[in-house]
Amino acid sequence: MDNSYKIKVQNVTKEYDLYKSQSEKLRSFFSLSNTKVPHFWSLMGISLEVKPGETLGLIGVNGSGKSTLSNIISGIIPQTTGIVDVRGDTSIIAIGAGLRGNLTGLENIRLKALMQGLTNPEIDALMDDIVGFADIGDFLYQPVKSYSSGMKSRLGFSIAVHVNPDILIIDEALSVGDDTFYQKCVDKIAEFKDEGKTIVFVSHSLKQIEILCDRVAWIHYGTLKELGATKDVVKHYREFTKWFKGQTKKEKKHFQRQMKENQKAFDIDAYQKQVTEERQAAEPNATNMAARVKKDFYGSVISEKMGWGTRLLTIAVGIIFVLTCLTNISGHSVGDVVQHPSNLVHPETVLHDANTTQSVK
Ligand SMILES: Nc1ncnc2c1ncn2[C@@H]1O[C@H](COP(=O)(O)OP(=O)(O)OP(=O)(O)O)[C@@H](O)[C@H]1O
Repeated sequence: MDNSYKIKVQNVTKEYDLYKSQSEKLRSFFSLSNTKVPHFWSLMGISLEVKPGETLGLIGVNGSGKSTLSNIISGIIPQTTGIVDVRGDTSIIAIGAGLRGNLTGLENIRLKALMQGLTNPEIDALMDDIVGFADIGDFLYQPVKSYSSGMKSRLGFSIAVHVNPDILIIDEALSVGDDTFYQKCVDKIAEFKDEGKTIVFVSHSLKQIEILCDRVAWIHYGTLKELGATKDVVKHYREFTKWFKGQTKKEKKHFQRQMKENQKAFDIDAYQKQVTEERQAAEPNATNMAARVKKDFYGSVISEKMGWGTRLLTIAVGIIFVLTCLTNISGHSVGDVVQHPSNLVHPETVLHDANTTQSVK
């Protein structure tokens, strides 16, 4: 196996349908016409690798796609296209993600640890350490939905680092804690780095990024703007934010609108064609390049969109299910219900018909 990377993402995109409401989503599922729902491409083709033992920082302005990327790497959400290869004996946790609001802190600890593959005796042995590190007092016995964001972060971070993951994904977890907790987390991350673990660190704090990261990826409105040594990328990002702050309010708005429009107008087929051409140019003698690129784009993803065949099948199965339930409840045959659906609504009619039939006999 190629051990040169721990995480590889290649040509990764993420598309969202921008439904205005749940009912619009439902209507579009049943609609026979191809209703035009606006699309938004949160990621427009990201390729990068994280080496074993490396700490990679993800930076970028609000809404640039950092969390989308870290959630895809964590396996929390699927990519729309591309390869995501996370290697080795991995146990990945995105801080704060996956805490269940209705469960208490203690219950969440057990649940997340079980989901990471730990046994109950192993969890019992770790419990004091996890509770001690989180240091949230009696809130441990309260449902997580009553926690402040700082408390959620404390609990999430504490569980994450104690289940001993090989790869740790930290998404903005340190920005909400107080100074004491922040220092504890930084020390813990440093310990992880010393142990040679791989870390993906998402943060708006360039200071934290400078302290902790070996390399940095600058995600810019769905694209990878720059990937390189922390010093260089942070310098360029600071130049960009300085430039942006220097713009007038109107110019800022125009710039942001333009960027979002680009993300709505992104053409996945054109991108696939461009990748095919680039790879063909790099390997002029390679055959079947279009098919190979297509496989790389779609071979490892499960389509989130239902084709018409699947939709019709789902609707048919739904109807059969409802009919079966109704016939079971009413005691009539499926044929009866299909021919006289009103029998279900007016059971007395059924009784009358049955009596009539009996008396005729
Ligand atoms: N479920 C969703 N449906 C539609 N759009 C979404 C969804 N989730 C995220 N987005 C959009 O994708 C883009 C990227 O969001 P993401 O949260 O990844 O950005 P970010 O860089 O982590 O931002 P921040 O720094 O503010 O946390 C944003 O424009 C966001 O509005």
